[in-house]
Amino acid sequence: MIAVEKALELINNNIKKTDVIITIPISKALGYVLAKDVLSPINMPPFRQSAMDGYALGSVEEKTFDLIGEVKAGDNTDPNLEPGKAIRIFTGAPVPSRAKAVIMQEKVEIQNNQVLLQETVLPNANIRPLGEQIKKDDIALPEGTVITAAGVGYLASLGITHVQVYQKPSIAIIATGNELVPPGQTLKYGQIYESNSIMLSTALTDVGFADISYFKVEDEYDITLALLENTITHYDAVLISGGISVGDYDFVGKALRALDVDEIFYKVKQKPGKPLYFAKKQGTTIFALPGNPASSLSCFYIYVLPALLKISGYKEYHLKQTTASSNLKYAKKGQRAEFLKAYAEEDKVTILDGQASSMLRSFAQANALVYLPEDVTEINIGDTVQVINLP
Ligand SMILES: Nc1nc2c(c(=O)[nH]1)N[C@H]1C(S)=C(S)[C@@H](COP(=O)(O)OP(=O)(O)OC[C@H]3O[C@@H](n4cnc5c(N)ncnc54)[C@H](O)[C@@H]3O)O[C@H]1N2
Ligand code: MOO
Repeated sequence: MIAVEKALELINNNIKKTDVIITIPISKALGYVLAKDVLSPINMPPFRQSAMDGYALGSVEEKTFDLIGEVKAGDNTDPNLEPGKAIRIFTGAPVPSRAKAVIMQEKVEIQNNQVLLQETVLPNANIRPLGEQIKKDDIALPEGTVITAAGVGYLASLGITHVQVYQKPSIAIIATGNELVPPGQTLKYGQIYESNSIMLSTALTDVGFADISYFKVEDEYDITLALLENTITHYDAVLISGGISVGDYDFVGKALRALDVDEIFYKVKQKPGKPLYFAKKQGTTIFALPGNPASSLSCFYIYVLPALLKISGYKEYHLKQTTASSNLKYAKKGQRAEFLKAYAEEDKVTILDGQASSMLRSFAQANALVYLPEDVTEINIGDTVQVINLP
């Protein structure tokens, strides 16, 4: 059994960014990481732009201007604006090349087709210069940028339709267990609803993984072996839930060993999630997560998600951590490090009731996990604890 820190280190050492680069439309790019610098194909703004509704002025020395015309957004004209002349202009319209400034309409009076200024105006006031935001051929976004909604909008504003990104892994989720039935059916004695696959896939889609396939397998060695062989061959990542402990019907470990995967670790000194298993086979990353639902999800957030984000090109792939002061006392029962479902508010954190690894009730109301390393045996009210924020 290895320590949490060692497990994290082994995953980090054995997971690298994909070298597969794909081109995708920006409408599908949310959550992907840019694999190349994106250069701006245009100056933005592409022309001198008015930042206000008002008047473009041919000079800034006078206070009275003859009004000689109008330019609105989208107009393709460049009126000759001499000193002492003004034109009506609107936000987003191209500013005549000879204009020295734009003044807001609230700051002028119009009398007899003349624009009368109440105050002087500074040169270039209210004019967005050509290329103010970005110049043509400059780096608009560097390699390694995670694409957000703002990023998609920014790329669209530069006229970019497609980007080169790191491919995200295709993921197989396998739920093991004879007792599992899909929600919606009536439970027979001994059965429970299968909740891990929808939970894990929801956590994956939440952060932009889309290529996810689901499999359900009974506790039988031969079919477990066949399904694992098939999924390890066809997917970049295989996440198995359950069947990884030591019971007579836990066949996942045995099947993985028979498939000659490269086992990197099995069992971490932590609660929940002790029987976590991590292996690789050729390019495929394999995690066997303990079947207990809270163990599965804890292991997912602490180990699996960072690994999948790293493969996808993320430079920061662990959940954000902070510290907070505990509102409650808590005493550990065993020696293992613990990840406790908790609710963090500002600089305080409350460890929730119901920490058993079979329970999701507290997890469903948690926004954080409190991490108690192996050497911490208890915490008292007011003690500073490590807090891992959940997405
Ligand atoms: N003799 C020992 N027994 C156990 C040990 C041990 O060290 N020695 N470890 C315990 C710990 S800790 C954990 S965690 C579990 C992990 O067991 P498995 O990964 O083999 O998981 P299963 O036995 O298949 O299931 C455990 C539990 O979770 C329920 N489950 C499983 N899959 C799902 C699913 N998809 N949706 C909802 N619930 C699921 C299953 O019904 C069981 O109740 O082993 C302990 N035992
Ligand atoms: O390792 Mo288990 O998740 O404690 O029940």
